[in-house]
Amino acid sequence: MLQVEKVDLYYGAAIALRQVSLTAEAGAVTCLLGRNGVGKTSTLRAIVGAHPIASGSIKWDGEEISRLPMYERARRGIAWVPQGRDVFPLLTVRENLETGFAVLPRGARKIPDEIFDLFPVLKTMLRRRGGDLSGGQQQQLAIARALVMKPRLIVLDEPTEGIQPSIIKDIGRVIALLRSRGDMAILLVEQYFDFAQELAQTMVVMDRGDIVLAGRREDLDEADVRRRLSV
Ligand SMILES: Nc1ncnc2c1ncn2[C@@H]1O[C@H](COP(=O)(O)OP(=O)(O)OP(=O)(O)O)[C@@H](O)[C@H]1O
Repeated sequence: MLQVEKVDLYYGAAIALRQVSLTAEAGAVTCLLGRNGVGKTSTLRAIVGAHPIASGSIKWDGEEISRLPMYERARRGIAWVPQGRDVFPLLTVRENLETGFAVLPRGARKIPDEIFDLFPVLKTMLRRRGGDLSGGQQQQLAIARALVMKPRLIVLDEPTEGIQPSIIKDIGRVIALLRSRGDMAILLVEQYFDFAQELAQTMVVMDRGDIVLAGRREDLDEADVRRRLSV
């Protein structure tokens, strides 16, 4: 279980997160929602170790991880699928997947067959360069690369952004399948409410660096959540 408590984060003198608290449990999708620029990506950066926090606590399975470097968090099973995907354009699809091996013991460095069950399109493209894939295929590759690490927490930053509806459906199916296995915590940042609503057990809504609403999906007033997302 992930427990974020009262986290403050700054960029220089500018505060981006104030007293942000949230939890994410195995077997559930926790969805972080909010308009542009409210601090969703900053929250994920704090969790994965891409940006230091000024105060507060981040615990993973009871261990304080907020001072650990990013690779140590990755070794503890925390995988990040960043916004914009960050696929390596000149590496092949296979090589992109193999970058996920870095945190695994030598004997475990194999791409699980399951990856290609989840994303069949990647199997036919193993020799293609990452940069030659469509946006939707790159997003699938970015998720697959994170899964190669065998994570227990996967953090996804707007996986539907700029992606065609058929691939959004495929990605939704994969997230639902990962959730149903019960052993992985999934933290999803979304702007697209309907996608979030279909998948999430818990919703957390941010505004200007603060958490303004949080709860189980069925306990939240949908109109209230939507209002806080509309521009
Ligand atoms: N590297 C940075 N340096 C300075 N300010 C930043 C930096 N990254 C983000 N910010 C600022 O911090 C605030 C929160 O940004 P953040 O990217 O976390 O928001 P977001 O909710 O993820 O938005 P989006 O949906 O656009 O990604 C914004 O005001 C943004 O301008």
